[in-house]
Amino acid sequence: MTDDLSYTTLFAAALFGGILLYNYSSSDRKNKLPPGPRRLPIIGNVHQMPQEEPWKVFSEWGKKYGGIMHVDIMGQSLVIINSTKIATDLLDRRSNIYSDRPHFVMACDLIGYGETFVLQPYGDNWRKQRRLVAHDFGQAMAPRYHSLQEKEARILVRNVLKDPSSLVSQIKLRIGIIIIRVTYGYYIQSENDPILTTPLTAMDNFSFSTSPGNFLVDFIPILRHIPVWMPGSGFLKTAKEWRKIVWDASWNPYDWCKKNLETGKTLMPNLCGNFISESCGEMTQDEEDKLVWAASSVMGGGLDTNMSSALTFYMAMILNPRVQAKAQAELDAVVGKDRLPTINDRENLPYIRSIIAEIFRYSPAIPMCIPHALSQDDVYEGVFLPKGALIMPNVWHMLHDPEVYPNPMEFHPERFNNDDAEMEKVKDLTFGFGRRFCPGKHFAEGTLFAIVATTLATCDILPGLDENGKEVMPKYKYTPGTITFPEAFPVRLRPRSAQAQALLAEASTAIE
Ligand code: HEM
Repeated sequence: MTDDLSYTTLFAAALFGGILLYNYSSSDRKNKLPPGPRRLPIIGNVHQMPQEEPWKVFSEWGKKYGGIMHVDIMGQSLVIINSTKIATDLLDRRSNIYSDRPHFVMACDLIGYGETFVLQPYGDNWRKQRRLVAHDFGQAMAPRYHSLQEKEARILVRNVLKDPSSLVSQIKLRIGIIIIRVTYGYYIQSENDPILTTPLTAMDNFSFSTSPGNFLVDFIPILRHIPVWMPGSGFLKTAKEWRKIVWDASWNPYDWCKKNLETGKTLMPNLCGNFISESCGEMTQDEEDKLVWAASSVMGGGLDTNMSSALTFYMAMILNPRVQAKAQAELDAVVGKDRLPTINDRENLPYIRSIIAEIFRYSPAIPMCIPHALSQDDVYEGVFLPKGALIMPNVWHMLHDPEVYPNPMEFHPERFNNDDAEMEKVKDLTFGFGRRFCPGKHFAEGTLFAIVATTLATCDILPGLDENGKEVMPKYKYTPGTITFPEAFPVRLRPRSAQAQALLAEASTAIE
């Protein structure tokens, strides 16, 4: 919870304002809710909500309460699901009522993320925006962008070889270049380019403001009307600043794309450029708004998630030299040493595919998914699930269940036995559920494959060194928020050969 509005303020607001949204009756209905930690009057379980790596805490809670748990935040029901079966029974099989999104007052109304289809309620506006994106990023269209993904992966590895301390900034830049190029036809100039830095900030803010429990106003909506001079109103100032960031992140690249279609600077094909061209200047304001916010969702959806998975890759490789060596042997045997791997080689590289599936399993970038919301009362195996409940599938737990994935904390690509159906089971969880399933999955896999295969074909990935020249091993520790990243760790890349380095240099200077 943010400092500016503490739990004490919450009590005061709730008690003195007479705005108790919470009905703490012990009716039969409430008795049939899924089990969960004991609630206190008014605040429910607020005081027990974990601040760090909540997916691990909920995983522990599951041992006591089972595969489906109920948590109460100021009267708002949170249903946390640890069981894959229950998650698929509800979110996939009953997707007609489990595809809504929670209405975050802070994120949606006050900051403005409500315009993006990621947070749109399940309905017509969401459907139209999603259709725009699903077409452009579906499996059939994904190959259009392979050469771009490969080229940026080559430049990424070349640059990190030169300066290993640039790993994080290079990953941000190269993944940013890819997603902004395919969304708006704009090629980012540098890591300080506002067309990149503004969306990155918007994504940090998205991740924070959509983690349930970070803003009290989400649970006491009337607080949005408190005067700005009152103590505890700091969130209103934050919302105003963050709103401008979302707006700029969404409209500036779109306006650039539109304007430069005429000058010819807009690189085609790209999501917005395609639609603007096809509409021949006849787009209504409503259609244009939908396109802008759909594009903004794509950019947001494709930035931090892919970055997180790429960083997990480097971390896992430092910790597992055996896996690296095996992957390099596969690449040498299948691709050879005279060229770099391409995304088309993927079908002949089962061990690299297994590494990618294992990245998604070991550390899903969105470990608790993006919360869904239940649009009508439901009953599942005798437990009552109330309309409006936030449904939070604990994907991290499902992918670390030792019954399904023995020794889950080990990075062990062999666990899939080269079986793509087993790998898909992981992706079916990492990329979400039902009608909200990630529309960027194929595209994301292409980017990650290009980075993984290029790095392993050309370099050994080694631990970074501290000031005394001692190796520093990364720790398996992730940042809080809806989208999570491994905590910073140093890395070194060592070229596997002069030939590998020459191939990288050659590929990264080729014109797109
Ligand atoms: C490693 C990469 C990625 C991961 C792990 C990932 C994961 C997810 C997850 C878990 C969701 C929520 C699904 C749900 O609510 O059930 C989601 C939604 C979404 N993703 Fe991705 N994603 C990735 C990359 C991408 C890319 C590259 C794009 C864009 C091309 C994208 C665009 C979106 C959009 C627009 C949504 C919202 C869907 C909706 O609400 O209907 N994602 N993603």
